Amino acid sequence: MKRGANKKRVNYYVRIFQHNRLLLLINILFAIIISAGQAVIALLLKNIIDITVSGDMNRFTKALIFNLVYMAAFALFCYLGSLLSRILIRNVIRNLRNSIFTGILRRNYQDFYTVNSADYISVLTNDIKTVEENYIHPLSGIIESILSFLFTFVLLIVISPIITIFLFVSLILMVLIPGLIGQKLQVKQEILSGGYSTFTSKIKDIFSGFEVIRSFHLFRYTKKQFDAENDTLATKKYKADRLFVLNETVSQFLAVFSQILTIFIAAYLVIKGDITMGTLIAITQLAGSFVMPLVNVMQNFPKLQSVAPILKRMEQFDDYADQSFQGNVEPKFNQSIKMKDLSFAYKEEQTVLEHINLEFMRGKKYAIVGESGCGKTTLVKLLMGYYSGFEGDIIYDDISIKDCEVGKISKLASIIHQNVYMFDRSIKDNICLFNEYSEEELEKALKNSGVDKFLPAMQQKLDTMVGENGANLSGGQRQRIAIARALIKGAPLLILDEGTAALDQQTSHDIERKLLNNKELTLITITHKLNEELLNKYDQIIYMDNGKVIECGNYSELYAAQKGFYQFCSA
Ligand SMILES: Nc1ncnc2c1ncn2[C@@H]1O[C@H](COP(=O)(O)OP(=O)(O)OP(=O)(O)O)[C@@H](O)[C@H]1O
Repeated sequence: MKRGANKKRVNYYVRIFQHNRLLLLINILFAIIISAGQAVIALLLKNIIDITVSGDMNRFTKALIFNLVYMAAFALFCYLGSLLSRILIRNVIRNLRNSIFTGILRRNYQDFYTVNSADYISVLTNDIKTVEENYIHPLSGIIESILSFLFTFVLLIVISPIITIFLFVSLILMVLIPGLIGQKLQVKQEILSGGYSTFTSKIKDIFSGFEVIRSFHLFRYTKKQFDAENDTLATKKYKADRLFVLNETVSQFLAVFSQILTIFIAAYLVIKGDITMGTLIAITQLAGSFVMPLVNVMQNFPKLQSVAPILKRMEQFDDYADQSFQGNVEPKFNQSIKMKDLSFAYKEEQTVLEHINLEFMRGKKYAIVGESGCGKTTLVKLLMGYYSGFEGDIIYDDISIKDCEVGKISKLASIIHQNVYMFDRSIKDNICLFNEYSEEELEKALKNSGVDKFLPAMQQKLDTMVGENGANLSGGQRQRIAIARALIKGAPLLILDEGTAALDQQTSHDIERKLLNNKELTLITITHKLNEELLNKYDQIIYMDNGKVIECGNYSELYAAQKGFYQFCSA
């Protein structure tokens, strides 16, 4: 859970390569061989021209054969080098996606919902793509270019120190300009990354509301909304691209300009008789591979700078450390769970629960009732350890939740909400959740949840696929699967938060009755269905109003008292 907290802080630019260090080294080795091979081509050209000028056919034939063999070997190394760099990119991107995804999954409930899920999707898709295009590709280009520059520099110094000095001066100009542009690009890239997130979030919203859009004929409104978002995103992208273009054009112009000037200087030296024609050709070739690598570096360096905010965002997801509960004692529920003077607010000054004192005894049945928004769901979420910022205490047997390893509460309790999440798998997979259970356990869960009632009508029975988020099932069928899922898990505490609201009266009644008769099970039901027969079976009804527990007792006690609960039922 606390993985990121103790990890040695290595810059994220470097850290994304940490599982592929050997492959990175091999890639660099190949880049060295290829760059040296490239520089040697200038010498080969010099040789060919000088032989041509001398008219020696014998040397010409030997040079031809040597050059053909050299080129074939060079092509092979280039191919292997490119292939290895693709393998490196594949591995790095896969690992990066993996560790960000794992970081997101590690989030606690509260932290997970502070970020829009579209942001998670965006970081795993758009941002990863940007990192590949604007960091990993350019980085490999930069490494190749620097090597190529170094080899060329050595050769040029040997051939003509004067020309080398001239080329150096023109290069200084090329270094200055992109450095200025890089800063601006960083800002634009951050805006663009935010733009991708917003765009993904809007699209997600639109598709989630597909049913409403269709039934209320909101096509024009939706299209208008989409067009506006599409336009904004395209404009943000264009603004970043505009700077890239400026950077590339300036660098390229300077490169070509200095190359031409070099040729003129070399030609002057040939006319003077200081160098041969072959040397001129070699200088021309080397000037290209002296300037172009630096142009490449200058073009790519701002890209590297521009991904800084994206990498920072990724690092935050990757390095996530749960700061809420720090305890490590395994929670137990053999006797009771107590809430002691519990108060909670989602936002400061907006108290949702106030001074709650309750005790849930193992094996007993509790119904929580009260008006919508009075804090019922919040109360059970606190019980489950979803939020840590409360006052007072929640005590599992004798251990405060603050000392517990909160992730393990899920072994003790299952919660079923009105909206049930379904994996796009079979009914059986959705019940067993990829665990092995005996036939007997499965049968029992199917029966007690009421899944057995609708299963015969399903074509593939338990193997029927439920569709995306259970789209092939009714709301009631989904809830019954959720109940079966919770029952088969065998946790001692089951919380139904309107967990049977989508079921018809009779089915919901049957299931609740079965759960109430299960002596082993501790049941907490949040309900708006005030059925006298069922409420009578609960050991305790907790009536809440405006964040407070107003009354507690069994049905006859509360009814006889004719206070809040009585009035609530009568209303
Ligand atoms: N994640 C949240 N962030 C901020 N406020 C919230 C959040 N969840 C709930 N609230 C607020 O807390 C209050 C209690 O909500 P809660 O869901 O606990 O009520 P409830 O009694 O379960 O309501 P219902 O019967 O309608 O489900 C409400 O005012 C609600 O707006």
